[in-house]
Amino acid sequence: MNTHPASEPEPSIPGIPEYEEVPPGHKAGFVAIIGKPNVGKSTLLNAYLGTKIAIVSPKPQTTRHRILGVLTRPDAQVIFMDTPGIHQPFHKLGEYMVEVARRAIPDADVVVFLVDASQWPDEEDRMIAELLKEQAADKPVILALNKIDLLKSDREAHLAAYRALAPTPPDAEPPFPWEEVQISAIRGDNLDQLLERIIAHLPEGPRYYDPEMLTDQPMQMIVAELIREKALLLLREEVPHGIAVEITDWVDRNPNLTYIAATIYVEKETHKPIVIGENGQMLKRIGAAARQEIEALLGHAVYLELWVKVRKNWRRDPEQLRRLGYALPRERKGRR
Ligand SMILES: Nc1nc2c(ncn2[C@@H]2O[C@H](COP(=O)(O)OP(=O)(O)OP(=O)(O)O)[C@@H](O)[C@H]2O)c(=O)[nH]1
Repeated sequence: MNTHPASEPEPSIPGIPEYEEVPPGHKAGFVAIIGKPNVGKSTLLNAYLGTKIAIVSPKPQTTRHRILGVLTRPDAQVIFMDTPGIHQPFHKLGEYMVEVARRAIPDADVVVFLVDASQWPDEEDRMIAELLKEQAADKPVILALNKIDLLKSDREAHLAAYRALAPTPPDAEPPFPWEEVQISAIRGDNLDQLLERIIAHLPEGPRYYDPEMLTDQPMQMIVAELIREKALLLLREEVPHGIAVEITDWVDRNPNLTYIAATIYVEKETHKPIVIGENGQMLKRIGAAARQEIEALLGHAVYLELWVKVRKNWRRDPEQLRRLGYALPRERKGRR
């Protein structure tokens, strides 16, 4: 910590970060946002950070990686871990996504179990509730009932159905049911209340990250995800989930213009003409929509070139998954 006047800087010790001074009682910690696909995890994260770092789409299983979003306030630093929706894995990519979410729980100080309260709880919600009862038994869990803007006459019945997923006293361990907050991530309802509840559970301590840092995602990853988001939004049927995007070239031509080339991979030959569209119209629409957001993100003009290639069944092939960045760091024990 540097408390000396600016003219006489204290020498820093190599390898030891210099923390900025934080007020007494400052809180800092990690929050896992856990929920099945499409409940609004990315929408919630983006709402808290005031910017778009996680892509959102009406199609389930949009988020594939774990994304850290850092919210810094004078009194607290909240590090959100947005995870891919937990679901029954149908293929290798699904297994990867479930594993990412499962690994987020031990790292968390607080778990937010996000549900779509406008729907009835289903098998996937029950599966997650069981996972939390087992793996988050020693942690505070907040049940965040999202999409309350869509709830109408049967509101109470819906909420009660989700409350029933929580461990209930007197047999439950720990002996308290989960806290609950009703929110609308899209409208912003009760998001302040949820945040205060989260912060109340965080341990006291200094910041983990520079206050300027918003996410651990490299810019190229965010850009690739934005392109994938536009493809998800514009394409139909079975094509979108078989899509991966790789940035193949990135050149800052001058301070006001960046050239970006990206390849959209599809799983089947027959999907390629669908992504390209008649006279290249679909690819143009994907490119135009993505470019607009990338320019807003980078704050200057972008020349975006998109290519489409086939990588047969890449979601089932561990080698292809690794090449496209969907690989977990190896766990220490077990196989070499
Ligand atoms: N009406 C309403 N829609 C919402 C709300 N929150 C999110 N949505 C919508 O729900 C859909 C899914 O949102 P996402 O944020 O992508 O959901 P996710 O849980 O991150 O999804 P995965 O990445 O598939 O795990 C999008 O169409 C959002 O606009 C809400 O509070 N109310």
